[in-house]
This record gives sequence, structure tokens and C-alpha cells, in this order.
Amino acid sequence: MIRTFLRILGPRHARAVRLSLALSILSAALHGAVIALLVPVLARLLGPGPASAAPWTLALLGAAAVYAVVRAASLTVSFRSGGAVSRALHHRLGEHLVRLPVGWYTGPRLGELTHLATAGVSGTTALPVHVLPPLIEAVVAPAVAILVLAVWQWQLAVAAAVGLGLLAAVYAASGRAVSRDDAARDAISAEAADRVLEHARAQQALRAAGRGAESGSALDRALQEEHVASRRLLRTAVPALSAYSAAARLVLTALVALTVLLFLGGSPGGPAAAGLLVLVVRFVQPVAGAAEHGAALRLSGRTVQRIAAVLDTPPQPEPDRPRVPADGAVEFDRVGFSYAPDAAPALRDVSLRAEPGTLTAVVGPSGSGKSTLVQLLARFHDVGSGAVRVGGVDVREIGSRELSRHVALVPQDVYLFDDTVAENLRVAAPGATLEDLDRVAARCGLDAVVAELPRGWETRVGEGGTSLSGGQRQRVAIARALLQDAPVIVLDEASSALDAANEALLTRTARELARDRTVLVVAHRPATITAADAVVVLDAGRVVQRGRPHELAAREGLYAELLRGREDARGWRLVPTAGASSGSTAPAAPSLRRRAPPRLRPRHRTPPRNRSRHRVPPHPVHRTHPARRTHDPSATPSTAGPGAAEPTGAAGPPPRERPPPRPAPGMPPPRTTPPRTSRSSAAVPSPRPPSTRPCAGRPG
Ligand SMILES: Nc1ncnc2c1ncn2[C@@H]1O[C@H](COP(=O)(O)OP(=O)(O)OP(=O)(O)O)[C@@H](O)[C@H]1O
Repeated sequence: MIRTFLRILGPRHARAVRLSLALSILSAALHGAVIALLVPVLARLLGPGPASAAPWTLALLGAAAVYAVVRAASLTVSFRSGGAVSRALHHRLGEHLVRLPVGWYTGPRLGELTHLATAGVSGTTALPVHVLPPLIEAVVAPAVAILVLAVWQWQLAVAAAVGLGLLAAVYAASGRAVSRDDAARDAISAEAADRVLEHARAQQALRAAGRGAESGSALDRALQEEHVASRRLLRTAVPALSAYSAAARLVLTALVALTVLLFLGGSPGGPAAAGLLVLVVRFVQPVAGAAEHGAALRLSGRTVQRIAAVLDTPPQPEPDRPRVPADGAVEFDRVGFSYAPDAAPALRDVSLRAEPGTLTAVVGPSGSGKSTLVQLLARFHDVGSGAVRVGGVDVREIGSRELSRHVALVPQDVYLFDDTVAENLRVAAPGATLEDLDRVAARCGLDAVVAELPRGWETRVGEGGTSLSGGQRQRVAIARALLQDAPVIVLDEASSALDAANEALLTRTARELARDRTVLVVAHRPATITAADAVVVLDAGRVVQRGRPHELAAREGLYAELLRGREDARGWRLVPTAGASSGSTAPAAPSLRRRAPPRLRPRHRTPPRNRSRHRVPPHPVHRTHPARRTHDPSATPSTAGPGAAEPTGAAGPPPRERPPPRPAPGMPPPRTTPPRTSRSSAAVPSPRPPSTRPCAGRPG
């Protein structure tokens, strides 16, 4: 373990720890010598000629003085090396983490890293300060004392050596007995700590689900498991510690008894026997105390192994001679990729090309591989097979610094630093002036956000950007990408959290950017998709369609299905009705079951063969023709009365107007609502044939 510890510190800081350990050994040896010198001093002081004790007393005082100096130096160096350990581990972790592929940073790993970088590192700092020195003392001081003892009373020295060996065996056995339960409790405690944090982070979701006041079942389970593990550890640790403590007392008693027996046998004499008794008691003391540090040693040992595992993770290979891409052309050449060796491929045999000056929309159902595709372009992961090229150069040959200058990615989950809005943008271009910031802000709607902020560009955004809304954070991220001025810009679901006006602005921005850049958009909204020059449709990790948006829309296939799904979704809305069935004329309370703006992906992933049957989201909402949402003069008070919800497609582009169905000659106008039911809402039939909508006409 100590070897691993020194290895993870790196050569420079390992030297400081080695010096501290050497001083601990020297200090322990001097301590042993001081204890051993007590025997001749006491023997002579209590004997017939106390004056003969003078040289031994001087030697004892000299040894004690040197011991005091060395001990002080040892403490100073070990405290310094403790600080060095903390700096070294943070530094080495930080240095290594920036070289790992971005894809390495998954949720559980981030939790583990947080734990390692905080409690883990500070626990390891105690190793050269509070844990190793007492253990060294427990071994070295008695060993030196035994050597000196051998000069005075060899029988007692042999007995002490045997006693020390016995204690070492009991220590090892009790450590083995405890370590398994100790490790299990440690892991379960870490899990429980993660659950507490998760519970705190998930409060919004839990409260939305009406579970805020209750404790989460996963948290309860983790805490219960921690309780059980602690009790189990207690059941093994108490007997183990008691056994060691009993063994230490047994050894002490045996050595005292042997000293008395030897004294009764005539050698040593009374004064020497008194000195030997003092020696025996002082000798056993540090050994008995060693057990207390066993748990700390095991805990530090496990942390050291975990830090070593992170540091041993191979970094993302960097090219020896990085090449510079010729331009912003993007090419996927028969790319295959899996997240784990035994996982199903997330992408299979994907080939596509996007030229500078074009906007390419990547669409597909949830889980089809869109995010994976753009992440491979930014080299978050390395491909399993095939190649991803930018400007004709394999991204693995470009080098991460150059690649990040060439490819700007606006991810799904935007993270902002706890700094001002301006500084969050300057991450991409440290020298950017306020004019530069204003320019990019105007292109993506961030200017309006900044104008509203209390301190404008100088407003701090909080950790992760929490003082901004999701849409505002996304605009900051888009502005950051614009400021980066990379020839390739990737927007991953970049319009998902924007309102209609800003989404339109973003679509315009994407189009404008695509005049002289390669722009890839993981798109869900028709406005973005139809603005693209080319659409690539993914399904289950494969490219199943590609082409111009209008060409694909005219063909049967997944793209047309997804578009139809979107169109269908736009026709659904919540319609509050009066309590007509009970004869009441009072207006109904507005329904709260309003859907979020639908996006161009099915709510549930379905196998390709069955997908058409699930085109319409099976959601308990009512549909009406878009034209009637706002303009239909024939809408009855029950459908357009107070509290009528906005159409679900409100965040999308304006709905196409369709004429209401005409009444047949001589017939009454067609019903725009089904017969009233006892429910508070009613379904409004759509002009589309009901066969394509499993839920059509069903009251909510
Ligand atoms: N970090 C990961 N580890 C393991 N599997 C992953 C990881 N990220 C994605 N996957 C899997 O890879 C496949 C493709 O996921 P990806 O996120 O690329 O799909 P997507 O089309 O972007 O989905 P969505 O539209 O829902 O974001 C899915 O099966 C997903 O479960």
C-alpha cells in the first residue's frame, strides 16, 4: 500500500513523504533507545553505588535530547508532507482528469470523483501525519528495546521478541476479520452519502410527484443498509479489538512474571529488575496502541487504491504530431461505436458527410444515437470502428486543443461556471471585448436576457448557472459557441428549452452560421429541420434515411412518420367543459393537464416494425383542429370558454390554417365536440381519419 501511495504522489512529493517516514523511523528508534537506557540508569541508581549511574544518566539525557530534536523535526516534516500529499493528489488528479476522454465522466464516476477529491484526499493526508508514525513507533521502538534488552537479560529479550511476534499475528488476524466488513460498510456509507445528495438534488422532481415530504425509498434503503452494515462491523470489530487488547495484556503480564521469576532466581538483582519492569511496561504501550490506527490504515489504503485506479485510467491518446484540418468538412466513415464492450452498439456503420456552408439536421427517435454521433465528432469518445474526420483529418490525429478550436458543441445539459455571464462567454475566447460579447449575444437572443439581468454582463450566474433559466443558460452556451468561432458548430437539442420567438431566432442564426460554417443540429422541431439543407435520420444507431427535408417528407419512411407524429401532436389540446352532464351551467375549472410543447420524437421507443401503430402519443388529452383553437367561430362555449388551454403546439411555428368541415347540404353543422360526458373535458374530433389516431374521440 505504501508503495502505491508513493507512486500516486509522483516523484517530487514522494520524496517529502519518504523523508518524513525516515524521520519517523529514526525518532522511533531513539525512543526505543531512551526506553532501553532506563534499565542501566535505574539499576545503578537503585543499586549500591548510585554515583556509577552518572555516565548512563548522561547517555539517557543525551539520547532523550536527540530524540526530542528528531521528534520535532519528524512532526514538522510529516505535517508538511501531509499538506504536500493533499496538493500532490489534487494536482495529479486534476492533471490526469483533463487528459481523460469526456465520455469517461458519467454520473457515478462524478460522484466517486467528488468523494475522492474531498474526503478521500483529506483522509489520505492523515497517512504520513497521524497513521503511519504511530504504527512505525509500535514496531521500531520495541524492536530497538529488545536489542538493548538482549545485552542485559537475553532470556527476557527472547520472551519479548516472541510476545511481539504473537501480537503481530493477532493484529494481522483481527485486521483480516474486520477488513471485509469494514470495506463493505465504507462502500455502503459512500452509497448512502450519494443517496442523500441525490435526494436533495431530486427535491424538485419529488415534490412535483407529490413525494417531497416523504423520504425517498432508495435513500431509506441505503440508510437502512448502512445501519445494518455498521452493526455487522461492530459485531466483528469489537471481538477483534478485544482479542488484540487481551493479547497485549497477556504479553505484558507474561513479561512481568518472567522478570519476577528471573529476579527470584537471583539474576537480575533487585535494582536491575526494577529497570527491566519499567522497560517492559513502556515497550508494550505503543504496541497496544497500534490497534487504534488499524482502521484508519485500512480506510486510507482503500482510498489510495481508488485514487490509483483513476490515475491508472489510460488518458485519451494524443497524436505525436497533431495535424490541422484543412476546413470544416465533417465526415463519418463507416463509424461503429459501443459504450461498453458488452453493450449493444450505439452506432453501426454510420457514414455521412457535411460540407462547409451547410446546415445538417440529425433526427431520429429517442435513443437512436443522435447525441452519440455528435459526441464522437467532438471526440468525447473514440470510435470503435471507422473514422470521424474534420477537414479530411481523423479527429484522433488533430489533437484535443486544435479539435476544440475547430468544433464548438452546445450540449444538451448546459453547465455554466459560478462567475459572471461575461466570463462564462470568455471561457471560449479569453480576450473577447464587450463589443464581441454584444455581437454574439444579439445573434442568439442573449442580448434580451442580459438587458434584464440586474448587473447585465456582470451578473453572476451561480454554481452551474442555477440563477438562470434553462433557456437562458442555453443561450449563453450558444453565444459561447459563437464566440469560439469554430468552423464546425454542433447544436445538440439546442432549441429544446427556447420559446417560439427565440427558437425562430436560433433557427435563423443556425442558417446564418451555415453560410460559412458546417452546422450540425440534433433537431426535434420541424422549424429547425425544414430550415436544414440536409437531414440525416437515425434509427437504432443506423442511418436509415438522408436527403433534403422536402424530399424526405414526400417519401414514406421514418422521417415522414416523425413529422406526422409532430403534426398529430400539434392537434391535441386540453378542453375544459362545463359540468353539462349534471345539467350545470357553471363554467368548468380550467384543466391543469396541459402538455409541454411536443418535440419531434415519440414518447416511447418502439421497434421499427411497429412504430407506425404508435405514431400518436397515447396521451389523455383532447384534440381539435388547429384552426379552431383561436379562430373557429363555430367553437361552442364549452370548448372555447374561459380557461381553455393554449394549443399544445404553441411553442412551435404558427399552425397552418385549415377550413372547418362544411356541413352537408340540408344537414346541421357537424359536431365539434362529442356528446358531453360526465368528465370535465371533452374530446374534439379531428378532421383526420380516426384510424390513424388510437385515442381520437376518446374522452380524456
Ligand atoms: N453514457 C452512456 N453509457 C451507456 N450507454 C449510453 C450512454 N449514452 C447513451 N447511451 C446509449 O446509447 C444509445 C444512443 O443514445 P443517444 O443518447 O445517443 O441517443 P439520442 O438519439 O441522442 O437520444 P435522445 O434523443 O433521447 O437524447 C442509447 O441506447 C443509450 O441508452
